[in-house]
Amino acid sequence: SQTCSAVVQEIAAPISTVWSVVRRFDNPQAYKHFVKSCHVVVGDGNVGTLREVHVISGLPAGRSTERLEILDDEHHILSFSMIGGDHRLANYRSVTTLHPSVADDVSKTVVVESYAVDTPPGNTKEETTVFVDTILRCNLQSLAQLAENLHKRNNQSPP
Ligand SMILES: O=C(Cc1cc(C2CC2)c(-n2cc(CNC(=O)c3cnc4ccccc4n3)nn2)c(C2CC2)c1)NC1(C(=O)O)CCCCC1
Repeated sequence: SQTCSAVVQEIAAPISTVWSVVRRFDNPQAYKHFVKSCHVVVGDGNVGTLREVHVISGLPAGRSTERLEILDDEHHILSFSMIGGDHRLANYRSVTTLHPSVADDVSKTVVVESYAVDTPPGNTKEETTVFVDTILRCNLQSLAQLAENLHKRNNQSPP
């Protein structure tokens, strides 16, 4: 059976700034700090591109091969699926969407990352949700920091 859930994060930066980071399928380590390295093994960054991700976790495992399924620059949608690797997240697939939000005339972005994954044998749906949601929350909090810093830099008056 599958476990599915979604994590939401508000970012105080324009959608274009956040999207410029999220859309880089070849560079997840820009904000995913559990990722030690990422190499594109097939493709040019568009749909069908395959990447090989190695994670820093102490576990001997922690490698995955991932396929870019959707990259929509107009609607700010990115989706990828796991097609291999040594981990226990069989058939993991996620969809990340960005939504513009304006508060007091300040442009903000709401990121929604949803996923579905096979519940690993020996774990409950609840444990699996806690495991994946926790990593996604870390990733999206670090994405917020990076995007907000980039936005500040973009808006500095030249010295
Ligand atoms: O951010 C990352 C990087 C990333 C990628 C990987 C694996 C290579 C795929 C890992 N990992 C996973 C494992 C081995 N444990 C499992 O498999 C696993 C699966 N069910 C579980 C269910 C309950 C309890 C423990 C579980 N334990 N060893 N390392 C990590 C963990 C935090 C160190 C982070 N990955 C995601 C992304 O958005 O890119 C977000 C999270 C989901 C996958 C996609």
